[in-house]
Amino acid sequence: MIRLDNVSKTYDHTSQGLQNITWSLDPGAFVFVTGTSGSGKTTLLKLLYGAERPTSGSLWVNGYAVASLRGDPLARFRRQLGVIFQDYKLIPNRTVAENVAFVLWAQGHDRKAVDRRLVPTLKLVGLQQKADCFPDQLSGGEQQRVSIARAIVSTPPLLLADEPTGNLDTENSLQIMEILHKLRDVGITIVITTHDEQLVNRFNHPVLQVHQGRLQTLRP
Ligand SMILES: Nc1ncnc2c1ncn2[C@@H]1O[C@H](COP(=O)(O)OP(=O)(O)OP(=O)(O)O)[C@@H](O)[C@H]1O
Repeated sequence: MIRLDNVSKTYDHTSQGLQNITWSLDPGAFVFVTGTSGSGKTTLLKLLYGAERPTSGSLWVNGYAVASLRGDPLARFRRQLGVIFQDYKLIPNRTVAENVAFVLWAQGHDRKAVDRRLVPTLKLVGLQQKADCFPDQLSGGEQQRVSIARAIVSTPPLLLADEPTGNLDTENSLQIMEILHKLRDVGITIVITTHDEQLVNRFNHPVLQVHQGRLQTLRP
């Protein structure tokens, strides 16, 4: 699902960035990526979904040589991935249902096809009762669940989640983890960045750590 060959990324000569990362991840895996603030976790995810290009090295995601994609092919590649952002990035003046359905409309699905996917997705994240609410009428945990629904409504093979529990209390974090496990159970490959040690220790998933520009295995 993911392969990095000697990938480095530096933004400028003052920051350390990522250095010579070689890594591969099989389909169906569920991994945590940890590291202190500023270590490069978000940068790693950005490289994976093509929002940043490596300074050197090559990477493939779901069979695509991501670094060489531009324009329409890059947009098509991104539509095949699920990405959960740290700050949710919901559209404020659209309802929950519209925020989630937006992806499907953009892909050209008709109303029937949208409804067929939307309803079970909202159910999966426990938001069927909140479909007509606006983001500012929701709690933080609910907003994060909308962002998960949006990321998975088109059943991507790979889900990249940047600190998906970062702003949530323990109960909400565990709810999010439960949803992510359900997605893993239907075969979606999942990469989660987090600096929440308690969360990492609660589950027995492989753990990678970004440290001094390198990617190390903390738990295989
Ligand atoms: N667009 C950018 N331009 C210049 N430097 C950047 C840019 N984005 C990130 N950096 C720098 O790259 C380093 C890694 O940042 P990154 O956001 O990947 O860290 P992180 O591990 O995700 O941190 P956090 O846990 O705080 O979100 C930091 O030193 C940051 O200042």
